[in-house]
Amino acid sequence: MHCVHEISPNIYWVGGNDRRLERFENMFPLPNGVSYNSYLIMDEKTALIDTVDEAISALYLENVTHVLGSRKLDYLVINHMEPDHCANIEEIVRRFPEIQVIGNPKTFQYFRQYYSLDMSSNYLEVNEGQEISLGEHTLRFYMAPMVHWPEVMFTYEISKGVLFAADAFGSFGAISGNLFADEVEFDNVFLDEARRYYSNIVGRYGSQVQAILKKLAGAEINMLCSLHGLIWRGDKIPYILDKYDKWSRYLPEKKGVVLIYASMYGNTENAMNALAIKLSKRGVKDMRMYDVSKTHPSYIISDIWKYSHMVIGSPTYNMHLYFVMDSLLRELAVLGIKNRKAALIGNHTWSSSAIKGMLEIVEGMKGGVEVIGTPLDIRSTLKPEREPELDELADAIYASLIELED
Ligand SMILES: Cc1cc2nc3c(=O)[nH]c(=O)nc-3n(C[C@H](O)[C@H](O)[C@H](O)COP(=O)(O)O)c2cc1C
Repeated sequence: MHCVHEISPNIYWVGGNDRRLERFENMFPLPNGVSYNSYLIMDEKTALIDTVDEAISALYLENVTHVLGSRKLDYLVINHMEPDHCANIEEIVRRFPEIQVIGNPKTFQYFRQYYSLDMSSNYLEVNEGQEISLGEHTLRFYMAPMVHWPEVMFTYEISKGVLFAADAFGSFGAISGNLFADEVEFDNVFLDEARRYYSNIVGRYGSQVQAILKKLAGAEINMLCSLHGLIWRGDKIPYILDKYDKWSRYLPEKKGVVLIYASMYGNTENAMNALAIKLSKRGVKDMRMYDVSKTHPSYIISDIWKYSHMVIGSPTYNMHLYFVMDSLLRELAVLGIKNRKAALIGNHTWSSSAIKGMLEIVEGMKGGVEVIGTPLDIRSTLKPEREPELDELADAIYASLIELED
C-alpha cells in the first residue's frame, strides 16, 4: 500500500521510514529509526527530488508510481549522491528511459564511480543559479559543496518558496505520521536527535554551512525539506535556521558542563562525581555525565555541541591515554569543535600519560578548546588531602561559566 502526503499543492512526500536499521552509516545508533525523504512535483513536467535507501525501495517505487498515475517522470533531481538517497536511480532510469537526471559535474563523476549502467545520455548538468521550469513550478539550483559531500546542491522551488536542502536540516528519528516539525513536540522529542545528526554528520563542515546560509539569505523560504526527518514551515523555519547558524558557528546553545570520563575501577569516576557535586553546590545546573565506554560517542558529541564547558577525566593505560577516551577526543578534533572550555582530570598508578595525552589532543584542536584550571592528576585514588585541588578546579570552572554571556 502506498504511503504519500501532499505537502504543498502538487508537491508530494513520497519517502518512507526504516525502524529496523541498527546503525546509520553503520556507526550511529538509531533508537527511533530514520526517515528517507523524497519529493515528487506534479506539473506540466514531473520532477522527483532525490530517491531513498534500498531498505525501502519497494514501498518507495509504489509511492512514486501511485502519485504519477499514468504519467511519466520527466526529471530526477539528485541533490546528494550518498547511497542512502540513491539506491533507486538505476531503477528509475530503467523505468523511464527518457528521463533527464539533473545534477552537477561532481554528481555525474560519482554516477560513473557508483553505477555500472551507463546513464550519460540522461544527464542534464546544471550550475549555480540555473533554473528549470516545470510549468507553474520553477526549480533553481544552489551549489552547497561539502554540506556534507562535495556534490551537494540545494533545489529551490521559486513559486512556493520550497527549499529541498539535501541532508541539511535533517535529523535521526523516523516520522510517525506527522511530517511537519510544527505538528510534534519538537523540543522534547526531536531536538536532541537533530543536534546529534548535525554534530556527528555535518559538524565538521561549519564554514560550508555558513556559506550556504549566506547564499540563501535573500530567498523567501516557506518550506524547508530535508532528506531525513521532519519538514519545516512557518515560524519553525527561523527556529531551525537559528539552530543551524549556532551549530555551524560552533557556538554553545547553553551555559553548562558535560562531564565525560573513562574508568576501569571506578576511581576516575569517583573524582568526576566529587567534582560534579562541588559544581552543583556552586550553583551549576543541568550537568550531564557520561562514561565513554558505555555511551555511544555520538550522544556525547551532541551534548558537547550543546553546552559551553566540559570536564574530561581519564586514566593512563599502557603509557597512553585510555583508548576509548583517546578515540572520542580525536573524533571531536576531526569534527572541529570550537568555542568550548575544558578542565582535565587524569589518573595513573606508576607513570602518568593521560593528562599529557588529553592536552596534546585538546590543544591541537586548532585553538578551539581552552583548558581551564590546573589539570588534576590523581595517583590511583583521590585522597582527602587533595580535596583543595578539586575545589580549585571547581572554582575555575564556575568562574569561567559565569564569565560567559548568556
Ligand atoms: C592494562 C592496564 C594498563 C595500565 N597502564 C598504566 C600505565 O601505563 N601507567 C600508569 O601509571 N598506570 C597504568 N594503569 C593503572 C591505571 O591507570 C590505574 O589503575 C588507575 O587508577 C585506574 O583508574 P580507574 O580506577 O578510574 O580505572 C594501567 C591499568 C591497566 C588495567
